[in-house]
Amino acid sequence: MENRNEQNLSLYERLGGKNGIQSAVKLFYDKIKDDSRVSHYFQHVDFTKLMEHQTIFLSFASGGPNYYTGKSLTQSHEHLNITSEHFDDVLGHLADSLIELRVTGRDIVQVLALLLPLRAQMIKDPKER
Ligand code: HEM
Repeated sequence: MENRNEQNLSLYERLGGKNGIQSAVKLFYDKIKDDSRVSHYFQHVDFTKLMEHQTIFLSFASGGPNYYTGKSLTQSHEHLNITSEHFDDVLGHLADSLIELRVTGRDIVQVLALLLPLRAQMIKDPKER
Protein backbone atom coordinates (compact mmCIF):
# COMPACT_ATOMS: atom_id res chain seq x y z
CA MET A 1 0.00 0.00 0.00
CA GLU A 2 1.32 3.45 -0.85
CA ASN A 3 1.61 6.10 1.78
CA ARG A 4 -0.68 8.68 0.18
CA ASN A 5 -1.72 11.89 1.86
CA GLU A 6 -3.71 13.72 -0.79
CA GLN A 7 -6.39 15.81 0.91
CA ASN A 8 -9.07 14.94 -1.64
CA LEU A 9 -8.90 11.15 -1.23
CA SER A 10 -11.33 9.40 1.12
CA LEU A 11 -9.93 7.31 3.97
CA TYR A 12 -10.98 4.23 1.97
CA GLU A 13 -8.87 5.41 -0.99
CA ARG A 14 -5.90 6.35 1.21
CA LEU A 15 -5.92 2.83 2.67
CA GLY A 16 -5.46 1.55 -0.90
CA GLY A 17 -9.09 0.71 -1.69
CA LYS A 18 -10.27 -2.90 -1.70
CA ASN A 19 -6.77 -4.35 -2.29
CA GLY A 20 -5.14 -2.28 0.46
CA ILE A 21 -7.85 -3.23 2.93
CA GLN A 22 -7.55 -6.89 1.95
CA SER A 23 -3.78 -6.82 2.69
CA ALA A 24 -4.46 -5.20 6.07
CA VAL A 25 -7.10 -7.79 6.97
CA LYS A 26 -4.74 -10.65 6.02
CA LEU A 27 -1.87 -9.31 8.20
CA PHE A 28 -4.37 -8.62 10.99
CA TYR A 29 -5.59 -12.21 11.13
CA ASP A 30 -2.06 -13.62 10.95
CA LYS A 31 -1.32 -11.62 14.11
CA ILE A 32 -4.51 -12.81 15.81
CA LYS A 33 -3.76 -16.46 15.02
CA ASP A 34 -0.29 -16.05 16.60
CA ASP A 35 -1.62 -14.46 19.82
CA SER A 36 -2.84 -17.01 22.40
CA ARG A 37 -4.71 -14.29 24.33
CA VAL A 38 -7.26 -13.98 21.51
CA SER A 39 -6.70 -16.82 19.00
CA HIS A 40 -9.19 -19.10 20.83
CA TYR A 41 -12.10 -16.85 19.80
CA PHE A 42 -11.36 -17.67 16.17
CA GLN A 43 -10.63 -21.40 16.53
CA HIS A 44 -13.75 -22.73 14.80
CA VAL A 45 -14.25 -19.92 12.32
CA ASP A 46 -13.97 -20.31 8.55
CA PHE A 47 -11.15 -17.78 7.98
CA THR A 48 -11.83 -17.27 4.29
CA LYS A 49 -15.39 -16.27 5.06
CA LEU A 50 -14.35 -14.12 8.01
CA MET A 51 -11.68 -12.26 6.00
CA GLU A 52 -14.20 -11.55 3.27
CA HIS A 53 -16.69 -10.16 5.79
CA GLN A 54 -14.05 -8.07 7.57
CA THR A 55 -12.88 -6.63 4.25
CA ILE A 56 -16.41 -5.60 3.36
CA PHE A 57 -17.00 -4.19 6.83
CA LEU A 58 -13.77 -2.15 6.87
CA SER A 59 -14.46 -0.85 3.36
CA PHE A 60 -17.81 0.36 4.60
CA ALA A 61 -16.41 1.81 7.85
CA SER A 62 -13.77 3.83 5.95
CA GLY A 63 -16.14 5.39 3.42
CA GLY A 64 -15.78 2.85 0.63
CA PRO A 65 -18.58 1.09 -1.23
CA ASN A 66 -21.47 0.41 1.13
CA TYR A 67 -22.32 -3.22 0.48
CA TYR A 68 -22.07 -4.82 3.91
CA THR A 69 -25.29 -6.78 4.40
CA GLY A 70 -24.17 -9.29 7.04
CA LYS A 71 -25.64 -9.86 10.50
CA SER A 72 -25.53 -7.04 13.07
CA LEU A 73 -22.30 -6.81 15.08
CA THR A 74 -24.21 -7.70 18.27
CA GLN A 75 -25.64 -10.83 16.63
CA SER A 76 -22.30 -12.01 15.28
CA HIS A 77 -20.36 -11.49 18.53
CA GLU A 78 -22.71 -12.08 21.47
CA HIS A 79 -22.01 -15.85 21.73
CA LEU A 80 -18.24 -15.17 21.95
CA ASN A 81 -18.24 -13.43 25.38
CA ILE A 82 -15.48 -11.01 24.34
CA THR A 83 -13.83 -9.12 27.22
CA SER A 84 -12.92 -5.46 27.09
CA GLU A 85 -9.18 -6.31 27.25
CA HIS A 86 -9.45 -8.77 24.37
CA PHE A 87 -11.33 -6.22 22.30
CA ASP A 88 -8.39 -3.84 22.78
CA ASP A 89 -5.84 -6.62 22.00
CA VAL A 90 -7.58 -7.26 18.66
CA LEU A 91 -7.75 -3.56 17.78
CA GLY A 92 -4.05 -3.31 18.71
CA HIS A 93 -3.30 -6.00 16.11
CA LEU A 94 -5.24 -4.01 13.52
CA ALA A 95 -3.23 -0.86 14.33
CA ASP A 96 0.06 -2.85 14.14
CA SER A 97 -0.97 -4.21 10.72
CA LEU A 98 -1.67 -0.70 9.43
CA ILE A 99 1.70 0.51 10.76
CA GLU A 100 3.41 -2.36 8.89
CA LEU A 101 1.61 -1.29 5.70
CA ARG A 102 2.95 2.25 6.24
CA VAL A 103 -0.46 3.83 6.73
CA THR A 104 -0.03 7.26 8.35
CA GLY A 105 -0.64 7.75 12.08
CA ARG A 106 -3.44 10.17 11.28
CA ASP A 107 -5.25 7.59 9.14
CA ILE A 108 -4.81 4.89 11.80
CA VAL A 109 -6.42 7.22 14.34
CA GLN A 110 -9.34 7.68 11.95
CA VAL A 111 -9.84 3.92 11.51
CA LEU A 112 -9.75 3.35 15.28
CA ALA A 113 -12.12 6.27 15.85
CA LEU A 114 -14.61 4.52 13.55
CA LEU A 115 -14.25 1.16 15.28
CA LEU A 116 -13.96 2.05 18.99
CA PRO A 117 -17.58 3.26 19.36
CA LEU A 118 -18.66 -0.26 18.27
CA ARG A 119 -17.09 -1.82 21.39
CA ALA A 120 -20.33 -1.69 23.41
CA GLN A 121 -22.09 -3.86 20.82
CA MET A 122 -19.46 -6.59 21.08
CA ILE A 123 -18.25 -7.07 24.65
CA LYS A 124 -19.91 -9.35 27.15
CA ASP A 125 -20.32 -7.29 30.33
CA PRO A 126 -22.26 -4.00 30.12
CA LYS A 127 -20.40 -2.79 33.26
CA GLU A 128 -17.15 -2.90 31.27
CA ARG A 129 -18.55 -0.56 28.66
C1 HEM B 1 -14.60 -3.10 15.90
C2 HEM B 1 -14.14 -4.33 15.92
C3 HEM B 1 -14.77 -5.48 15.15
C4 HEM B 1 -15.47 -5.47 13.98
C5 HEM B 1 -15.79 -4.29 13.06
C6 HEM B 1 -15.87 -6.85 13.72
C7 HEM B 1 -16.60 -7.27 12.62
C8 HEM B 1 -17.00 -8.56 12.37
C9 HEM B 1 -17.78 -8.98 11.24
C10 HEM B 1 -18.31 -8.07 10.13
C11 HEM B 1 -17.96 -10.33 11.36
C12 HEM B 1 -18.71 -11.22 10.38
C13 HEM B 1 -20.10 -11.43 10.81
C14 HEM B 1 -20.84 -12.41 9.91
O1 HEM B 1 -20.84 -12.26 8.70
O2 HEM B 1 -21.40 -13.35 10.44
C15 HEM B 1 -17.29 -10.75 12.56
C16 HEM B 1 -17.25 -12.04 13.03
C17 HEM B 1 -16.48 -12.46 14.09
N1 HEM B 1 -15.77 -11.66 14.95
FE1 HEM B 1 -15.62 -9.67 14.87
N2 HEM B 1 -15.41 -7.64 14.75
C18 HEM B 1 -14.74 -6.84 15.64
C19 HEM B 1 -14.13 -7.23 16.80
C20 HEM B 1 -13.95 -8.53 17.19
C21 HEM B 1 -13.20 -8.95 18.35
C22 HEM B 1 -12.54 -7.97 19.34
C23 HEM B 1 -13.22 -10.32 18.37
C24 HEM B 1 -12.60 -11.30 19.34
C25 HEM B 1 -11.90 -11.00 20.40
C26 HEM B 1 -14.02 -10.75 17.22
C27 HEM B 1 -14.29 -12.06 16.87
C28 HEM B 1 -15.09 -12.47 15.84
C29 HEM B 1 -15.39 -13.88 15.53
C30 HEM B 1 -14.82 -15.10 16.26
C31 HEM B 1 -16.28 -13.87 14.45
C32 HEM B 1 -16.92 -15.09 13.77
C33 HEM B 1 -18.17 -15.47 14.50
C34 HEM B 1 -18.79 -16.73 13.92
O3 HEM B 1 -18.74 -16.95 12.70
O4 HEM B 1 -19.34 -17.48 14.73
N3 HEM B 1 -14.45 -9.64 16.54
N4 HEM B 1 -16.71 -9.67 13.17
